[in-house]
Amino acid sequence: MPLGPSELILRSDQSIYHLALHPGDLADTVFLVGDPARVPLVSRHFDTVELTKTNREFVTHTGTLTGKRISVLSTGMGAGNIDIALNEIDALFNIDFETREIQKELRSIRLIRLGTSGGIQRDLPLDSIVRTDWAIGFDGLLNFYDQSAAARTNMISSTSVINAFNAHVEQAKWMPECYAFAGDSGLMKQYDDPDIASGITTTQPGFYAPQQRMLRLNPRNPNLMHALETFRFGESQILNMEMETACIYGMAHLLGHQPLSISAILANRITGAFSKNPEQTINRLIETALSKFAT
Ligand SMILES: O=P(O)(O)O[C@H]1O[C@H](CO)[C@@H](O)[C@H]1O
Ligand SMILES: O=c1cc[nH]c(=O)[nH]1
Repeated sequence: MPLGPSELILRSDQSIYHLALHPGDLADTVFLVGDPARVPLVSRHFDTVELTKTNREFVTHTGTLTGKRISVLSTGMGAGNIDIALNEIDALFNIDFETREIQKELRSIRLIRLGTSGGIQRDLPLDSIVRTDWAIGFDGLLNFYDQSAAARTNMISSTSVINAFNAHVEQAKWMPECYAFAGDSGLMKQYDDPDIASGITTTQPGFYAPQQRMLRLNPRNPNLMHALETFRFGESQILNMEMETACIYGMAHLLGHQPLSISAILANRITGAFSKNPEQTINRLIETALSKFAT
């Protein structure tokens, strides 16, 4: 059945509603960044740039690096933007915009987030780089999706992570139910590096109370950070918190894509310190990630 005009929304030039892109505009490796201003910081390393597009917070550059086609796209901040970005990126590959039908042969692409985050382990140095092996979502986005089709991916181990997590962190009834997804195993192997720490990342539905920050308002659960800091799953611990990774992992798995998230640690939420040179750290994150793509 063709998708109706208010499900698959196309603009007058037949590009997709929010990203303003056409099928074919994205490479099958897309680096995802939160900040639109980070897009040119990534694409300045490309050998060629064939496409630049901006709509709202969604900025896209596509080109080549060492002969391989590559895209970088900004998602903006938070779960709501990831819902839009991931559904629309998938549509560009897996929906026929003319017939409005889902393609018979589905494509699976690589989605690699390059983000910033706050460390939640005292001994995790500022300006370090973290690979997310497991992401735990506090944002609730994935709870709106039917996850029965994801049983083939990693739901069994997701269940054991989330059971262990729920046993450790008391889930107040006003909080959305937490969920967990792993990074893609092939990409995790590719990004194995002694200079990249690896562990669990939590994705929060905001920057202030959801990350236990206080300006004029107090968080409702003052013990959350300590509970997260002390959680262990086998050898793994929660290293950092930010606002998109679990949504990207969850949506990518449900849609059959391959996700990975790598973050720069700009804040240490236990010591209260903040990076003295965030720009330099973000550039190092970008260069590290692109060098792994290029080889
Ligand atoms: O630097 P980006 O990729 O935006 O990521 C982090 O920074 C933003 C908050 O400052 C949130 O989006 C958070 O996830
Ligand atoms: O502490 C931080 C730093 C960057 N991004 C976040 O979401 N939290």
